[in-house]
Amino acid sequence: MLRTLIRLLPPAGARQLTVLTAWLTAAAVLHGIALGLVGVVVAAWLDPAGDRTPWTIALGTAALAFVLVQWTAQMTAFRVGSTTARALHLRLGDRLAALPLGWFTATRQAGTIDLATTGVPQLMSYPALLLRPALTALVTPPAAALTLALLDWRHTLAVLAATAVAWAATRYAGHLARTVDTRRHRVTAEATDRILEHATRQPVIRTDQRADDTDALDRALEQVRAASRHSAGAVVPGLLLFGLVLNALFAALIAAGIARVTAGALTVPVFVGVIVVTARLTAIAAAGAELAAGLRLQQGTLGRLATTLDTPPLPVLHTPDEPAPATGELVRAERVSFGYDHTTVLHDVSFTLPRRGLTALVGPSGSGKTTLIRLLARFWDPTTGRLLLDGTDLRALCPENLYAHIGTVLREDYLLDTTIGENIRLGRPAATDTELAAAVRAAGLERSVAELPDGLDSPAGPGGTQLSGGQHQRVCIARALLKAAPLTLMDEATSALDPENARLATEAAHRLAATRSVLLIAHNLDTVTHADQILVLDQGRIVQNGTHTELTTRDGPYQRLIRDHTSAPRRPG
Ligand SMILES: Nc1ncnc2c1ncn2[C@@H]1O[C@H](COP(=O)(O)OP(=O)(O)OP(=O)(O)O)[C@@H](O)[C@H]1O
Repeated sequence: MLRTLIRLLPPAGARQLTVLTAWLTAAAVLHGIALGLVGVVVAAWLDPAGDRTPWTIALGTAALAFVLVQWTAQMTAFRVGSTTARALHLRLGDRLAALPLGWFTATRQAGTIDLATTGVPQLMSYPALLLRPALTALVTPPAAALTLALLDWRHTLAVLAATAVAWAATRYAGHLARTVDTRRHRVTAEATDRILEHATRQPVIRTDQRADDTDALDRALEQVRAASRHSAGAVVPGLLLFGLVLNALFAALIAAGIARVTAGALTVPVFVGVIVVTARLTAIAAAGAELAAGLRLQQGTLGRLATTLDTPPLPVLHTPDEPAPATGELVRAERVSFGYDHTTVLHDVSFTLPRRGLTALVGPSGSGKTTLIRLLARFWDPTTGRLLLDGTDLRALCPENLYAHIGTVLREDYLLDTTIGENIRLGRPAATDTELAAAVRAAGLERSVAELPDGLDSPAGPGGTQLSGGQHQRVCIARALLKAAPLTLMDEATSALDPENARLATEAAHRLAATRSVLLIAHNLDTVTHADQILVLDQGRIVQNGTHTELTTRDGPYQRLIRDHTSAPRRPG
């Protein structure tokens, strides 16, 4: 665990933790020496011919050194505990910022929240509180046993052998508990999926009266309860086994000592001295075993943290200089293919987007429109082919540079738990109040904002939960309008709320397209008639490309889409 933690920390943090480990190890060694000397001193005082003074002075010196080193180590430990948690939080934050957007599934988001809010703060206690007793349990017994060689080397060998057996018993108990723990984490993760699914699909479950979903959730929760019971139970045999082994070893050491005293091979003072120390070592080892449960929990947390921190970020490529793109061309897709798992959903997709103008992406459901737009926002990278922005491969742009060039109004757009105004300002933090007001007006948000008691200073709530669906979308549109990025990606599905919002989304897209490039997923084909370019996607391939007038005069998929669209029943409104 210590090795993993040192590996995950930045160099300065790793150095601090290594220094702390050295201090704590030194304290544990001094603890062992002082304990061993207690035995020597006891024997010296019981033996009328014993060398009392020098051993007592040696014990006093070792005890004083132990107290000083332990004090320094513990003070360092508290400091390292808090800097470790802070360093891990920062590393987690950095890695989250670099991970592919496609990594953030609902389950991973829940796991990450748990790690950031509970897991990492708990890890603080590892260097601050747990490392000291763990090292004491590991290092103090052999150090004490070696010091006891001053009295009797045979007993030293016996205590060392006993320590090795006790250590093996702890490892075995830990292995038993870890196996059960792994299963508990797996079923907990599965249950989290069910809970999230159950919570997000409540409207469907209630209206369709889907008893299956509730049953699946109940089953998952029951599995978690069973696994937790099993996990708690799994600690017990380990502890019992360890206690048994420890007491048996202690009894064996006493028996061997008595036998040797009876045989005249050991004096009574030495016997008392070594047994006093051995009894104390047994208590230290028992405390170490109790600690193992706490360490196990932290090991699980650290494992999950390591998995996240070891997830490779989207690579930033170093590409040779490319010839400047054709004037007027902002985006070029070159034979892009992409698949989720092993199913290819985009095949050899090629197109260009102008620097200025509205491009509509249309096609049947499941044809790959959202996937294509997500590739442009670099949720993932294409499996083959490439996407160029202003002549540069997206993979060669660092995330800050990429997202400075891209604005979005997508399904996954999130509003922060701050004011409406601040959420819009995220589009361009340096925008003036006049520019902000213009974006609010253009997004059709003016009236809604005026009706709120605090206007733009009204809270949006976590994820925008204090806003209606329409208001949420208008805030996202205002944010994109204010950002006015060279490329704006819009999913009209966000406006499938009511005709008024659909109209607003289209108007906003057209307004931006007057000076910038906009790629709009259009579900309502009425909105694409004035697009500068229409890309028709079918089963992951661009099958047609042109303006509405050009495409309606050709027999083909677009005509069929228009036919299906006009014959479909309209939503009221
Ligand atoms: N995260 C994902 N994991 C696995 N498969 C996915 C994922 N997202 C989409 N797909 C699959 O990829 C294909 C294309 O989906 P996509 O959402 O890109 O289509 P779309 O044209 O946007 O559909 P719609 O118009 O219904 O939103 C579909 O077969 C879909 O099931």
